[in-house]
This record gives sequence, C-alpha cells and structure tokens, in this order.
Amino acid sequence: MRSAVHPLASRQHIRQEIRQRRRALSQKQQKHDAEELLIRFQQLPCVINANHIALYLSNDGEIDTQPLIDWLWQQGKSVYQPVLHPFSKGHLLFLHYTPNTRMKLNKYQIREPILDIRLVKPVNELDLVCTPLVAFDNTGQRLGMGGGYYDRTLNRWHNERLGPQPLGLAHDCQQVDSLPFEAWDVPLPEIITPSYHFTWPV
Ligand SMILES: Nc1nc2c(c(=O)[nH]1)N(C=O)[C@@H](CNc1ccc(C(=O)N[C@@H](CCC(=O)O)C(=O)O)cc1)CN2
Ligand SMILES: Nc1ncnc2c1ncn2[C@@H]1O[C@H](COP(=O)(O)OP(=O)(O)OP(=O)(O)O)[C@@H](O)[C@H]1O
Repeated sequence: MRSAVHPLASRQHIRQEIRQRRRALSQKQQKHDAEELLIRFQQLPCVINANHIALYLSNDGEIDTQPLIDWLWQQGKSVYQPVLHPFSKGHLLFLHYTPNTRMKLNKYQIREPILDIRLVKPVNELDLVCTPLVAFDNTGQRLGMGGGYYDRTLNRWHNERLGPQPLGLAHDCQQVDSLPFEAWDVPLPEIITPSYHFTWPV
C-alpha cells in the first residue's frame, strides 16, 4: 500500500506518521513480512557476493532482521552491528557480532554490542550495509530516524562510490510517493520489502 502522506508534509510529520504505521502492524503481519523478506534477501546478488555484512537489530516496528542474521551466520558470513560512537556525535561504529556478543541498551533503548575496539570493522572493509529507514519514496530517497547516522556512514559511497553499497530494508507500508530531501540525504540504490525488490540506477 502506497501512503497518503501529504506531499508537502514536513520530515518530522512523515517520520511520526510512518513510525506509527510501522508500530501498528500485528505480530502476524510482522512474522509474515519477515518470512517474505528473508526469501527475497537470500536471492540478492549483493548478499550472495558479500562476506562482511552490517545489519541492525530491529526496533520500533522495523521489519524483523533476526531471520536474516541467523541465515547469514548459517552461511558462514560475518555480521556487524552498528554502535553509537562514544564521542564522535552522529557517527556509528560497526562491531563484529556473533551469538556470544555481549550487548547493552544504547541511549535510544536499542540493543547494541558493548564497545570493544578489537571488534571494530572499518566501514570501507564491509561489503554491504543493510540500512534501516523510516520512509522511502519512488526514487530511492530515504528518511531515517533523524540522527543522520546512516547519512554519515554512507557519505563516501554517495560522493565517491568508495566503500560498501547500502541495501534498504522496509515493510511495504513505509513507501510514500515522494519525500522532501536535503543535501546530505543519501538515496539508496536498492531496497527490499516483503513484496518488492526496488532498484535505482546509481
Ligand atoms: N534498529 C535500528 N538501529 C539503529 C538505527 C535505526 O534506525 N534502527 N539508527 C539509524 O540511524 C541508529 C540510531 N538512530 C536513532 C535516532 C533517533 C532515535 C529516536 O528514537 N529519537 C527519539 C528522540 C531522541 C532521543 O531520545 O534522544 C524520537 O524520535 O522520539 C532512535 C534511533 C543506530 N541504530
Ligand atoms: N554527511 C553529513 N555530514 C554532516 N552532517 C550530516 C550529514 N548527514 C546528516 N547530517 C546531519 O544530521 C542531521 C540529521 O539528518 P537526517 O534528519 O537526514 O537524518 P536521517 O537520515 O533521518 O537519520 P539516519 O541516517 O540516522 O537514519 C541533520 O541535521 C544533518 O545536518
């Protein structure tokens, strides 16, 4: 379902509306969406060809990424989790993540690995960055939670095509017709939802 968000609605308004829509999905719908997403994910060349993959833990009604993580582990691939940088505001670190990783809640109450610099993977050594989003439009523009974390992470890929490619993950109900965007926003080349694989030329 495409959204009926007003074309001139502010970023904050769209964020609130789509977050609310995402949180309102039933457990049954969430489970169905996660199963469909996994099937699509398993077939993507950008996933099959990657060995070092960043993936976040779902929060706030986001589509469940745990089945993707479990499958990547089964495939022998390495998974990395975003961790809020301890002093560089608005930046993320990516830490190697295994079933034994010790976790804590960050300031947004999202689970993240306890910081251990031995586990940090430089972003340019990742092959793929699975990217959370609140809303996306039919050109691949993305609106996130509002911290600019992924815009900063993907900045070099966007400007110089250096570093890992992003892959957006979302429920179908997070699609809107068009999003207002700012200079720093990084549009995504590829997004998967339970029922569609979107690609845009880069
Ligand atoms: N699952 C997941 N992990 C993620 C992200 C994400 O979008 N999803 N992020 C993607 O960037 C980063 C966290 N970004 C976030 C930015 C703002 C808020 C948030 O809830 N803000 C509050 C108010 C701010 C506050 O409490 O200080 C709000 O909007 O109500 C949460 C996460 C890193 N980890
Ligand atoms: N590459 C960048 N360099 C400096 N500041 C940036 C950059 N990207 C974003 N910002 C800043 O981050 C703030 C939040 O940006 P925005 O609202 O677009 O976040 P978002 O895309 O919704 O969140 P996220 O990327 O964390 O999911 C903005 O005030 C913006 O100035």
